[in-house]
Amino acid sequence: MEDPGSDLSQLDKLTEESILEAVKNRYQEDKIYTNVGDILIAVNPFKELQIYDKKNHEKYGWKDFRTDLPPHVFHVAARAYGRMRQKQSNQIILVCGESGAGKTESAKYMVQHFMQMCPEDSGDLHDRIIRVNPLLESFGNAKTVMNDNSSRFAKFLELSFRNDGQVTGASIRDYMLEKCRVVGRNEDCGEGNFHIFYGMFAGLSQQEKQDLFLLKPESYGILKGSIERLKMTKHYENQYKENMETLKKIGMTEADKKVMHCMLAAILHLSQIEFRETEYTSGELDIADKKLVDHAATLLEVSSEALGVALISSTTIMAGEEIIVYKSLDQAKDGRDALAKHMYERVFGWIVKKINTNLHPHKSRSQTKVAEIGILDIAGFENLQTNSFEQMCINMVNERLQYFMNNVVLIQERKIYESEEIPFENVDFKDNMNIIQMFEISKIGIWPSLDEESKFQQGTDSKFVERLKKNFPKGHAYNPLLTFARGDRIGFGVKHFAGAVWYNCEKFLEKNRDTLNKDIEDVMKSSKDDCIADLFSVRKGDTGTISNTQYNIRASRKVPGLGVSIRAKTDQGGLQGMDLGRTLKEK
Ligand SMILES: Nc1ncnc2c1ncn2[C@@H]1O[C@H](COP(=O)(O)OP(=O)(O)OP(=O)(O)O)[C@@H](O)[C@H]1O
Repeated sequence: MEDPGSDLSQLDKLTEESILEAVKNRYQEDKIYTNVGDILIAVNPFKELQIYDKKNHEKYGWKDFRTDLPPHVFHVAARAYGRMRQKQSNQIILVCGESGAGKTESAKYMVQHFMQMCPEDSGDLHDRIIRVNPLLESFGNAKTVMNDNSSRFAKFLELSFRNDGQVTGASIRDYMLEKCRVVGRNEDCGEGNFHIFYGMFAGLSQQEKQDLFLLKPESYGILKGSIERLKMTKHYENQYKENMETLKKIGMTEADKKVMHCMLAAILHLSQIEFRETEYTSGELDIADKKLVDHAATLLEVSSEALGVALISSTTIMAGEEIIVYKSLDQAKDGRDALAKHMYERVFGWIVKKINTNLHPHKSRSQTKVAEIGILDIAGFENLQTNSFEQMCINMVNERLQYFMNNVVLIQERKIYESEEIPFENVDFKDNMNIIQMFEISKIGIWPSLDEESKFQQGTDSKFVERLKKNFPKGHAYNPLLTFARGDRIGFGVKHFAGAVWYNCEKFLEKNRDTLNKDIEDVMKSSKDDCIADLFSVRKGDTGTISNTQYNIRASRKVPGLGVSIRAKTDQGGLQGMDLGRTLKEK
């Protein structure tokens, strides 16, 4: 044994204190990895360790898999790869942990190790698979309080292998892109917008910026509060260059890239639009700076007039007649922000779709697919200063994952012991099924209640909370898992497995509905640019993004659905809550 004490399941006394003590002692010796049976605990070193070099790739091979080696993230990858090859069965690796724990880095190291274990690549597939990660990070990551490069989306990467162990392709399913970040984030704490916006300013030439009507980055409200990001020009310039190369490698044409830039620039212009009430006619709105609408419309190839009208008014049918209703100031701002968010989401989904089309495993008779290895990199449990709809979605997914872990690690293990009549000590654990049920239980659960309230035009966030109070009154089995405020606060608390979280329900209904005003959507669909019109015509798939759709105008394949208990709104108006536990067990 090269590293005694590296498996916590061998500890004499297994308590929270003894586990923490052991992990801490190892960490102080730069041993960031520790095993607990099949599970690897990784502690972020926040410094470069020389443990991911060629020597380590060779040491942690799959053929001569040695159980006595020190724990390592390569070891996890080697075990999955070896099992996949020997048993020809699908494997899955779950990467969980709080923000900044090192999930994405760990996932990247594992992908690198898979590529090292594969037979040599005659083309450039290995390179493309490794390259898409930084590309996705530019579009889906941002600086947060916890992490300068925080993933603001969850991803499930599936690698397909043929029988000689060569990788034949990959596909990515993205979930829960935090698109509200485009228009708002915690500016006081220096949080940033998605990296690509800074990349654009650093990487585009003066002429290109001029063609996109772009001014200095500081002029844009959505980049406010992240001045230090704007100063990182060299970093972002390099990142941008690399992104453009990768986009080319995954099949984005120059024309595609131009459309992408136009959409990103249009988001910047749109977000600057302010509304004011007209001086003479009460209730009517006007746009303060029409030039911004013109810029956005030119870039999106839509009518500036139609876009302006759709931003300040909406069409409704009354007694069979079409009438135009002016929006209130708040409605107009919400509509503007919704358009910016939807545009960003569609750009992101388009890129993921391009990646999937490009990395799609090509089958031929000599290249039969054997099995897949999946890596799920998903945000860990969150309890922030203010917790909103996004935190509730993330925490619910983590409840599911916890349930899955309980089930696999404890319940199934116990069954094996019982069937083999081996004596064992019963381990006490918190079964969190009741929390999951409280969210999902038909009609009265938190999700069904939110969906129900969202159906009504007159529905409000506070009515949703009232509905919950009514559904789970004192005496109800799930009532002890909830807390409600006495005062004016619109929210409720949930006692999650990992701790109590207070959810501020402001904008819950809006986020759950996730709709774009039809008039605005129609303007986007009318774009003279086929690609933009397509992006707004494509329906979202089962993960709630266009990256996973069967309605496929430009890209060419449907990615089969992974069931995840994630709120994924489809354009058909249905919300899908799927069962992660069930799907993972099938793997
Ligand atoms: N093994 C490692 N070696 C060196 N540095 C690391 C390692 N893992 C993580 N880091 C550092 O920590 C930072 C945060 O890691 P990472 O982005 O992987 O966290 P995360 O858990 O994915 O966070 P989030 O949930 O916010 O996306 C990285 O940018 C890197 O600087």
